[in-house]
Amino acid sequence: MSFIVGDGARRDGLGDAVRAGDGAPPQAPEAVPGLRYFPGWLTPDAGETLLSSIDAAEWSEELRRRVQHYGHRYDYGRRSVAADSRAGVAPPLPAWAREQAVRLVREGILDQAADQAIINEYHPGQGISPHVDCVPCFGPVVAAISLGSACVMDFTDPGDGTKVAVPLAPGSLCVMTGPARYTWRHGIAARKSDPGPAGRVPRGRRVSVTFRTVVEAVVEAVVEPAR
Ligand SMILES: O=C(O)CCC(=O)C(=O)O
Ligand SMILES: [Fe+2]
Repeated sequence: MSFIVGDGARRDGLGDAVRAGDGAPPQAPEAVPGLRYFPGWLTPDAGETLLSSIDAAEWSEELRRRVQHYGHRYDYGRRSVAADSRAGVAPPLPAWAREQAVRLVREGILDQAADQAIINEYHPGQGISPHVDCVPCFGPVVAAISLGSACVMDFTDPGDGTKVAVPLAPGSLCVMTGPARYTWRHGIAARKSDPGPAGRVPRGRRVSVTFRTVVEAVVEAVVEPAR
């Protein structure tokens, strides 16, 4: 697997990037081993409240899509997690995110509370390159809440090339474990509509909130000012 440095379109995932998905018809999440899907994890009202809290915070424009990092900053170029969680590097998880982290443990989805969260914003036409979330950086479970618009996430088994297109509804929780976490790639094609059971489904603005546990964080070198 290669990581293409200098190609901005591909320097956006949390691991190794490959080609974008091709719009296969939607399938059930069970077709991807280790993928768990919980529709209605949040009520529409709870989703709206969460989105307002997210939009009240500062977005980073470092990628083509806007992101927010909490707990630890993920460095997309180096593919590493910064050990330092001082303000300015990454703010601590906000109260709403801590509440979700506690609920994920209470409901048996994560064994320990997530200490890192990345929020992604996608406008129609934006996506995320197919990737495996950084293996040394993060623990065995990655959980993502979808807010705003629905979208289709494409999963690919690099072993035999199987592709599965999984629709993610607003308010749902998508949990990657086992092969879905460690072997299969996931990505969102940069397009304005997705294939649905009855034709194309136009996308609106979607925001995802992704929770992880940090396994290996890198202490970044402190550069002394020149005397
Ligand atoms: O937007 C999503 O649901 C997933 C984003 C993602 O794959 C990631 O942040 O690693
Ligand atoms: Fe990911």
